[in-house]
This record gives sequence, C-alpha cells and structure tokens, in this order.
Amino acid sequence: MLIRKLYKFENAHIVRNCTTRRCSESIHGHSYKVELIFSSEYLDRGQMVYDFGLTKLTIKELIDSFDHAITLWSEDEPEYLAAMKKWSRRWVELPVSPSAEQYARVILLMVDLVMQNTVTVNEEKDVIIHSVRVHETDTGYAECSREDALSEKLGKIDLYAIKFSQGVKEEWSSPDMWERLLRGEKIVNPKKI
Ligand SMILES: Nc1nc2c(c(=O)[nH]1)N=C([C@H](O)[C@H](O)COP(=O)(O)OP(=O)(O)OP(=O)(O)O)CN2
Repeated sequence: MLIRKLYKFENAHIVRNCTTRRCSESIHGHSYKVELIFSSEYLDRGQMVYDFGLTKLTIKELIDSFDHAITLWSEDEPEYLAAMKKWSRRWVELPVSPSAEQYARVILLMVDLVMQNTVTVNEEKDVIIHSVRVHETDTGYAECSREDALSEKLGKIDLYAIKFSQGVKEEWSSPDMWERLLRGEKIVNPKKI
C-alpha cells in the first residue's frame, strides 16, 4: 500500500550542459514541490502505513535544507562555487548536477537513510520510501524509483559527498544531523507528537 506526502521549497540553481539556455547559463529559481511516496504491506496500531506526522520530523527538516538556498554541483567552475558560497548563507553542494532527475534521486537516498536509521514505536513494519517525484514547475516533474536512485547506469550518488552550508546546518534542530545520519545513529520516533 502507498501513502504520499508533499513538501515544498524555494531553491535556485543552474543546470550545466543541458540544452535549455536559460537553464544552463543563468541562475534561476523554482518553487519545488516534492512528493514522497512511502510503502508497506502492513499497517501500524493506528491502521496507517506511516503516520503523516512522523514525516514532518527529520525528513521534513532535511528537505527544508534546500529552502531559500542555492544548490551547487561540486564539478561546477571553482570561481562560481566560491562566489555562491561567499554571497549565499544557505547553499547545498551535491556531487551531481541539480536537475529535477538528480534531485529526485538525491532526496530518495536521503529519505532512505532516515528511514533505515529510524526506530519505530507504533508497530509500523517494513515502511520504505518507494519513490520520489520532484516538480520543478507546474508542467514538469521527474520521478525516481528505488532502483533509479541506486542505478549505476544513471550514475552512483555518494551521500558522503553532499555538503550543507553552516547557514543551513545552524537552522537544524541538531547542527550535526547529517553527520549523525551518515554514522547510522538511530532516531527513535516519538510516541506522541
Ligand atoms: N528533464 C529535464 N528538463 C529540464 C530540467 C530538468 O531538471 N529536467 N530543467 C530545466 C530548467 O530548470 C527550467 O527552468 C524548467 O524548464 P521548463 O519546463 O522548460 O520551464 P518553463 O517554466 O519554461 O515551462 P513551461 O511549460 O513553458 O511553462 C529545463 N529542462
């Protein structure tokens, strides 16, 4: 069974090497809409796949890292990267270019990491992030399955290579949230929210 939760953020980027000039040559922004689809064959004590409220904790905080930020590709021109980092307090650097496709893959892997580290307390069972849809505009989205996120054909994504600026981290409830997730530290879900 599937459930879906929608997140929104405002973000700026350039997508180098793509065909559309406006996209590859000028910094521009989008009001992103991100749909997370979770799945399980089981229901919890509340007869839910996964309480929507639980998706508004670490997962929401992590996705909100992109809000009012510029997303950078680590292989972009060093001069451009340095300037963006100098003039924007909030930035996220990815090892892949920030196309809608790569956003969807990165976000799926991030959410998967959160879910793998989460200890559930309401008899939730085998809840996984099933797919992610990233809407860049009202007219275009990219959709990523778990297989897509891990696909060697689409290129491996190294979560350890993702960098968040100090300005992003200091707004997290715990500034070392990402390092803790990468270390595999467990997050115990609250009994009540
Ligand atoms: N497959 C992809 N194609 C494009 C991406 C992308 O991430 N994946 N991104 C862009 C640009 O970021 C661009 O801003 C969005 O392009 P487009 O859909 O053309 O935007 P419009 O607002 O002009 O769309 P309309 O349907 O004309 O309103 C380009 N392509």
